[in-house]
Amino acid sequence: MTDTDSTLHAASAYVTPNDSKKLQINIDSQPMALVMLNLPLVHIDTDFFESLWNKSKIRICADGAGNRLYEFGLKSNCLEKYIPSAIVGDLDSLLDKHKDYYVSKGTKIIWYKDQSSTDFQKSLRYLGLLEEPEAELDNKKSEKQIHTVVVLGGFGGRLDHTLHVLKVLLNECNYRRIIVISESNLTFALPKGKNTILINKKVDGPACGILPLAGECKLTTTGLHWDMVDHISSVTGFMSTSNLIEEDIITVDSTEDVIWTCEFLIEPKNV
Ligand SMILES: Nc1ncnc2c1ncn2[C@@H]1O[C@H](COP(=O)(O)OP(=O)(O)OP(=O)(O)O)[C@@H](O)[C@H]1O
Ligand SMILES: Cc1ncc(C[n+]2csc(CCO)c2C)c(N)n1
Repeated sequence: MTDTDSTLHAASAYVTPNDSKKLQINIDSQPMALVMLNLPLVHIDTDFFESLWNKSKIRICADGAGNRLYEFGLKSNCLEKYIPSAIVGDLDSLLDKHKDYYVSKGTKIIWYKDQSSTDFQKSLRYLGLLEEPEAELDNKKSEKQIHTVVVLGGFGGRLDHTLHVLKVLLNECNYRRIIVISESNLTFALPKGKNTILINKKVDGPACGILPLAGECKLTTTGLHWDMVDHISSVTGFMSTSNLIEEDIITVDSTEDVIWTCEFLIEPKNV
C-alpha cells in the first residue's frame, strides 16, 4: 500500500477505539504512553478518554495536569479509576491536596527543578528513563521499547506553550511518534522525506494544514483539495492552511520536518 521508504502515519486509527483500519495494518504494535498537559478536560468525550487511558501502558500528568485529572475524576465520579503512573514537573502548579491523594494511591511524583525546560519536556524526559532497558540479565539486554505518546491538551490557552508543544513535536519526530489531541485537532510532525497519512473521514478533517515550522521547505502532496507540487513553503512565505482532505490516503513529501494538523472530532455518544 505504501512505498517502502515512506513513513506511515495512522494516528487517528491508533487513538480511535474500534477503527477498522487497525485490522489492515499492525498499528497497535507500539505501546502507548498518555501525557496530559495542564489544560481543561471539559471538552473530551468521557468514553474516548477511558479508551485512551485503558490503552496506555504509562500515564503521566505534566505538573498542573494532575489538578485537571483530579477535578475531572471528582466530577465524573471516577477519581479512583484514573490514577496516573507519575506526575512530573517543577511542581509549581500541582496542589498539595491532589499530590497527597495520588501519592496515597501509588503515583510517583517526579521533581525536576530546572527552569529551562517545560513540564511537557520533563514528562518526556521521565518517559525516556522508563524506557531504558533493565540492567543486563544473563548477559542479555532487554530491548528498549519506544512508546508512541498521545498528548492530551496541547493547544489553546497560552500561545507560548502552544508553540512550544509544536517545537517539541519537531524536535522528537525522528525519534518517537507523538500525537497531540486538542479540543478539535489531531496534530503530529512529519519527518522530512515521504510520508503517508491514513485518514478516517468519520473523525479526521475536512480542514487540514501543513505547517513548515522547522524552516522553508519544498512540498509535494496528493489527496488534498489544494495539492502542491514542489511548492516552496515557509512561515513568512506560502503556508498551506485551510486545505481540505479529499482522499482516504494523503501523501506528503517534504524537504524539511513539518507539522500536519487536521480537524478531529469524536462524536460524543448519547447526543
Ligand atoms: N495555558 C496553557 N496553554 C497551553 N498549554 C499549557 C498551558 N498551561 C500549561 N500548558 C501545558 O501543560 C504543561 C504543564 O502545565 P503547568 O502549568 O504545570 O506548566 P509550567 O511549565 O509550569 O508552565 P509555566 O510556564 O506557567 O510555569 C506545560 O508544560 C504546557 O505544555
Ligand atoms: C531565555 C529563557 N527564557 C525563558 C526561560 C524560562 N523558562 C523556560 S521553560 C521554564 C519552565 C516552565 O515551567 C521557564 C521558567 C528561561 N529559562 N530562559
